[in-house]
Amino acid sequence: MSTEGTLFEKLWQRHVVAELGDGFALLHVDRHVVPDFNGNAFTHLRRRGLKVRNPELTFASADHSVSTEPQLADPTQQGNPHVAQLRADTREFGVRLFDIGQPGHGIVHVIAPEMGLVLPGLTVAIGDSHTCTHGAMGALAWGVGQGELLHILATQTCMQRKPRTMRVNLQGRLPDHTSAKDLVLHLIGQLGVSAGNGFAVEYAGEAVCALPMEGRFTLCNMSVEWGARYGLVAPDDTTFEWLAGRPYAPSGAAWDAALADWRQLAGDADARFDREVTLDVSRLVPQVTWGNSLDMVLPVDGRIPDPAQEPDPARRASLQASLDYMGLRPGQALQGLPVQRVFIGSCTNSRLEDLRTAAAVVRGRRVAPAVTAWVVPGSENVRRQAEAEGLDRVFTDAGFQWRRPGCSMCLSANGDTIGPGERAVSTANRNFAGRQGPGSRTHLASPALAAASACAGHITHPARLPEVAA
Ligand SMILES: CC(C)[C@H](C(=O)O)[C@@H](O)C(=O)O
Ligand code: SF4
Repeated sequence: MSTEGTLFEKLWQRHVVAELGDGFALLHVDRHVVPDFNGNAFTHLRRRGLKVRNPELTFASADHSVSTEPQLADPTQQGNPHVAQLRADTREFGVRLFDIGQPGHGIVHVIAPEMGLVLPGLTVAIGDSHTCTHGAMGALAWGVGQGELLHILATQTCMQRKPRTMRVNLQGRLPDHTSAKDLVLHLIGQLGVSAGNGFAVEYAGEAVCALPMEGRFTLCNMSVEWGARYGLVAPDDTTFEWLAGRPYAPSGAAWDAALADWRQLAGDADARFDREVTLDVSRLVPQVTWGNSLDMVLPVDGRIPDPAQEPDPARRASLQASLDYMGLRPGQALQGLPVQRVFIGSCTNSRLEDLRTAAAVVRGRRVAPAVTAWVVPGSENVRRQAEAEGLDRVFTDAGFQWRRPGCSMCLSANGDTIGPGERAVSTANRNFAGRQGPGSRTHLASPALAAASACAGHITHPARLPEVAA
């Protein structure tokens, strides 16, 4: 196993409380954020007479279950048992809750970096699989299950098996109309959905260095979709500039000291990885998923594959099952496929930069008559900043619904669902059968492509929209 000199190894070594043998270690958890849908972690704590070990390192925000309907999204969310439970638990255990309507409320993977809770060099554990998102800050971040939650709350530590390391070198500059989402969808299409199993992945190379923080979050967010529990980007000036001045980030002399330390984190020039992958992204075309698995992805001008051409019987059956579920035929073009729903949101693509990109496509255009299109900002802060810039007006003038922050239609466990047989372009991260509601047909894509498809009424390359009349 080689991890020597890597960013991952530095982060790991800084947090080992005890070596447990057989490749396992007990790690200190620097930040823990509790979303709703974290089951009965606090109930178990209470039953065993335990306290939260470090309430000052523990934060909470209701995201999965909240209604994002502007009229219903009254801060009380009356009748939502998950919100009521989270409020009662956090009050009892002295944990800071960013409540609905307050700055700091939103999807946990959006708010924790945005509030400066996640810093380079820290460890972050959250009871949600997309915790890998936070690795974009140069933090070691992983999702945990129910059993580990109680352990973290009670001890501020978590047992992890040391993963192997992989570096993904993304060479070249992203072409116009493409973004981090296209990059990661393409990557998963090339490597498959299990290539990351057992690895901590560090994304590097020219294309990654050029990404804004928002793009790095998108990239790391989807690490778990190809099997990697941890995704990382080495912190650099882009990271530090983005972080400076955030509410929980250090300031003054503490900032200077932190910065000097963070600059030591990047991997050494001779760092060794267990696996290296290199992809050139300079000719990337906007990507769209067509099936019910993340590796069923094509450039927008691609055609639906023919299962008959697939030699492997298991793969052939899964291609056919996706074709049937998605209502598609072999050879059909993706470009031009009519859609009824568009969802711009989720912890993958609901940050300010994502909304700016989508708004730039939408400005001066109208949502097609047959389409219901939503924009769901990832946090209350994103919502307020977007409104201060007038982005909400760009969307509502075009006929989009401008919603309140939450997970919303990413997973349809909150009333925000898509009807059976309806076809959607979604900026989220999962396209499993039924993910957006029973029978819903999800195509994952970037905010630019989703916005363009809303206006066209069908899946389209953002550059293929008719010009806006002057
Ligand atoms: C509900 C939660 C446990 C789940 C996850 O861990 O990913 C959700 O966020 C999802 O995206 O499916
Ligand atoms: S936005 Fe979607 S993927 Fe992200 S935490 Fe919520 S449900 Fe999970």
